[in-house]
Parts: sequence; C-alpha cells; structure tokens
Amino acid sequence: MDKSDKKRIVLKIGTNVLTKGTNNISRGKIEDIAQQIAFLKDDYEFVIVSSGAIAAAKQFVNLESNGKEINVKQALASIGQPHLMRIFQENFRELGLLTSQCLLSYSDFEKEQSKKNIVNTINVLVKNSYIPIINENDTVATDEIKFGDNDKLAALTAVLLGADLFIIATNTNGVYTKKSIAENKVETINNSTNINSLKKEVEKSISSHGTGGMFSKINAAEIAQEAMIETWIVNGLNDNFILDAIKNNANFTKITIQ
Ligand SMILES: Nc1ncnc2c1ncn2[C@@H]1O[C@H](COP(=O)(O)OP(=O)(O)O)[C@@H](O)[C@H]1O
Ligand SMILES: N[C@@H](CCC(=O)OP(=O)(O)O)C(=O)O
Repeated sequence: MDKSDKKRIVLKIGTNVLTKGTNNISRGKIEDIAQQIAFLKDDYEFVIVSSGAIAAAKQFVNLESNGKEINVKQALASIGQPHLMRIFQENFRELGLLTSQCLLSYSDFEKEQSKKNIVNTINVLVKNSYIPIINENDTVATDEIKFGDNDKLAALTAVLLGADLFIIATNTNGVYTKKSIAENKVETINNSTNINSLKKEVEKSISSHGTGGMFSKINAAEIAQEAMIETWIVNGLNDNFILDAIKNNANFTKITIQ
C-alpha cells in the first residue's frame, strides 16, 4: 500500500513539550495536538514520534537512583510507555482520532527487511486512519535515552516514510542566535539552508527535561535535508503551534533544502 495524496507530516514531540516543563505529562498539550490534527486531517496525514515515556513513569513510581542509571531509565520507559499511550488514546479518541503504537530502534533502520516492514505497517495504519505514535524501543536499545536522540529516530522515520515535512516541536521558538542568547533577548533564525552555520549558533546545552538539546535537532534536520525534506523547529508549548506554523503565523526556524 502506498502513500496517499495527502501531505505527510512526521511530527516529533519532545519531553519538554509533553510535560510543558512540569513533572507531569500534560493532557492539555496532548488535547491541543489532537485538535490540530483533527482540523488538518483532510489535507495532511500525521505520523508522531513522541518522547515522554520516562517522564510518564516518574508520575507514578520512584525507582532506585531516581532514574539516573541507564537500566533504571529503561525500566521507567517500560512502565511509562503504556501510560503515555493511554493518555494519547483517551484524548485523541475524544476527537474521533485513532492511535497506534510503534516501538523502533536505530538498528531497525539498518536492515532492509525491517525497513520494508516499518514502511508497510505504517502505510496500512495511515491508510486506515490510524495515527502511528512512535517511540524508541527502550528495552532493547539505549541510544536515545543515553544521548537524547529521539530527534534522530524521528528524522530517520521521516526519511524512511518519504515525509513531505518534518516538524520538531520543542520548548523554544526554533533556533536562537548565540549572540541573542548571550545578550538575554532571544532572536530566532527564521530561515536557513546552512546546517553548519546553524550548528555554530547552538550551545551543547540541554534543558531541564529533554536530553538531546538543540544540537541533536540540527543533526536531525541535516538527515532530513539530505533526503530533500524540509524541517521546521517550532515551539510546541504554544497552543496551535502546527496550525500557526503552517499559516506562517509563528516565530520558528525553517530549515529548507539546498
Ligand atoms: N541556539 C539555541 N536556540 C534554542 N535552544 C537552544 C539553543 N542552544 C541550546 N538550546 C537548548 O536546547 C533546548 C531544547 O532541546 P531539548 O532540551 O532536548 O528539548 P526536547 O525535550 O524538546 O527534545 C532548549 O530548551 C535550549 O535549552
Ligand atoms: N524514549 C525516551 C526518549 C527520551 C528523549 O529522547 O527525550 P527528548 O530529548 O525529549 O526527545 C522517552 O520516551 O522517555
């Protein structure tokens, strides 16, 4: 089964967006995302890559070392993932949207048969109006929770699925200039084709809940760009962030193809 005529968007939602910077998954944010997808569903099909499993678990349990060790993080992800999916399912169902779960790891993108299986499964899901919600399979792979690269997983997914657009929702208005951060009056780089110059603007810092930082988002955009896919880095904390970006009514970073 192939792609439909609709524009395919791969939407990556980071932990910071899902928790709105708190210690809990925000039902309000998930509802906001559902509302936007429902509004756009005649013209766009969505595949979501969502972090938040570990954050979801921390709402319910307090494991040894509070999740600092990698194997404890893996256990937390295992506990939190079904909770995360339940919250998505409940909120999306309210708006008549169907959801499904796909757990992937990097090594799946290195095997031809696995790649075919991913594409075939997701195409059947999308064709039947299910919204696939992807996360790393944290039980078998530790790449993302070690390096915070759900961004890279999302980029590989966008490339594999031939997405028309890759949107990364984070907690800033896209990529800020280094100078503006230093001067405490942040300024967004609205348009860029030049990955290397963007990398120079980005400090290798991470915010309180996410693990990847802006650097991994630029790396993800580079993977997409090499496959001729545009990346938008938008502020997912704002209501209607997808609609506003599509209407060009928001301050965000567009990384276009060269
Ligand atoms: N130049 C920059 N512009 C914007 N954010 C930056 C920049 N350099 C570093 N960052 C950091 O990257 C963070 C976003 O990445 P991350 O914490 O991994 O979020 P997420 O959970 O959305 O993946 C920002 O909150 C900010 O602290
Ligand atoms: N698989 C982990 C992903 C952690 C992660 O990469 O977080 P983020 O930097 O917010 O995308 C989880 O769901 O908690």
